[in-house]
Amino acid sequence: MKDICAVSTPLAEGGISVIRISGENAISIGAKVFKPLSCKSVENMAGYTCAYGKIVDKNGREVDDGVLTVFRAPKSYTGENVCEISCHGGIYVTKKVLRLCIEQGAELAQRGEFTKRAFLNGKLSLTQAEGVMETISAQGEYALNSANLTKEGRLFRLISDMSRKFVTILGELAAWVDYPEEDLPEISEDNLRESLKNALAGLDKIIADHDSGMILKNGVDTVIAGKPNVGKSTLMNMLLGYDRSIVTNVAGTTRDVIEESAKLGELILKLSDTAGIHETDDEVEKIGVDIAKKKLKNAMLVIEVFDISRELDEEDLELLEYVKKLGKKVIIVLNKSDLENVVERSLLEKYSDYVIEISAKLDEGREELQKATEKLLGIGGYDADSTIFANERQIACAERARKYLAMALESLDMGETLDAVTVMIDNGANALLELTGEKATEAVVDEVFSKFCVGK
Ligand SMILES: Nc1nc2c(c(=O)[nH]1)N(C=O)[C@@H](CNc1ccc(C(=O)N[C@@H](CCC(=O)O)C(=O)O)cc1)CN2
Ligand SMILES: Nc1nc2c(ncn2[C@@H]2O[C@H](COP(=O)(O)OP(=O)(O)OP(=O)(O)O)[C@@H](O)[C@H]2O)c(=O)[nH]1
Ligand SMILES: [Mg+2]
Repeated sequence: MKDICAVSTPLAEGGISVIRISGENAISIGAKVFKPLSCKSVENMAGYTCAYGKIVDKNGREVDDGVLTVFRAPKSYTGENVCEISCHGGIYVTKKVLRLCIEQGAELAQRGEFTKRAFLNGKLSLTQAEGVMETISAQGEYALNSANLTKEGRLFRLISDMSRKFVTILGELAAWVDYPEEDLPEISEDNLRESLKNALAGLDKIIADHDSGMILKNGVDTVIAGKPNVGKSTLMNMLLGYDRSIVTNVAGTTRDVIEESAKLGELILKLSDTAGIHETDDEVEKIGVDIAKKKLKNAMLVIEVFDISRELDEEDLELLEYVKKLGKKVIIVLNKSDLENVVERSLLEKYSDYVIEISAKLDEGREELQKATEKLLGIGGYDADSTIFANERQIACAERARKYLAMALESLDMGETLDAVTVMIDNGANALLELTGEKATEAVVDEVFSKFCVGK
């Protein structure tokens, strides 16, 4: 396999940059561009050692001084010989060192090619490789924790155990279909049904955990919507803990969308404070209302705000209907609970199971809002150590497996032939094997690594 090289640190000015080379000749390529000060040859360096020295061009002219680290196959990230050169973190000098490596015979790596080689050399499973990716994109504690569970191989083991059971069953089914008269270990339908049920329950749990996990990991796109002057911006500020949005007693204060993330318990709400939605002739306000409606379409959660001291009017009802048609998760907030309540609650309760009273101005009702949100999103008793999928590819495989295994169970219950059941189980098991990468096509593998960055 050819030798590859890439800049593994971001191409931006920084303290140092790392240029990584992997392949059979990685160390001899390193030896050509790097001269240790101690004069000993890079070629003789042991694995996991480093040297300080000069980075030189073809003519022996110094380009920079730096540090070279040697990893000897199979003890490296890729499982191949690896050489890492760290130079000073300038953009030009980094590119120049990369060019020297290419001049000496290395080829520029494709996206994710180092990690792909680690996968092909059996250093990582496909899901573990995806865990590496998760680590890189993690933006918080939940995300990092989840990445570490994936990298450690928990998801791989879980799914792999499940698929192995089916592969065993498939073997037995095949033997039974081929030699029904022989005295083969009995596959009772009850056992089969039991195995299918167990696997389905297992998949159901991780698929259900996935949604909660993703919410905790990535946050929830949340729109604060309502008529002008009901206190949307005051609520935004209350949730943020500082004054971000302008608050006045003039209706139509907020015009553009104000976006900011706020923590509500363990939840990250990616909030959008929007212009008050109503009919208006004001050109600028109109645009704001259109943007607000667009935001609503993309939201996962909508906090609909009403003023408890004013009776609901036509515009309030129109908004309730509008959001209802979008089919979003809705929390109805009756704001200004410090004032006299003139709103008929039962009307609102038709639109959401979660109607709560708060006073955004006095910072009252935060706990109720948190409880309602957690319940609505189904993350109340979520265990942070649950295994969750790293990405859409994994969840799609799991859902496919669930579909086929459910069909297998159905066929069994309907008394169909074991042949038909076998086909379903086979499809289900294949989906699981694709998830772990044990039986993923080249196209699937390429797709996974194409999402990585160059140098990873
Ligand atoms: N400088 C540097 N830092 C880095 C990486 C790297 O490639 N280079 N990594 C890149 O992502 C991560 C670490 N990943 C690595 C994974 C395995 C091995 C390794 O040497 N594996 C041997 C372990 C043998 C042993 O048990 O001692 C092996 O698998 O055989 C090295 C780095 C993060 N930090
Ligand atoms: N009494 C009381 N007044 C509040 C409360 N929350 C907001 N207000 C007042 O209501 C008025 C409007 O508040 P905003 O937060 O600007 O309302 P908004 O919904 O963002 O209004 P627009 O941006 O115009 O759509 C201000 O005078 C606030 O001080 C509350 O809980 N109690
Ligand atoms: Mg506002």
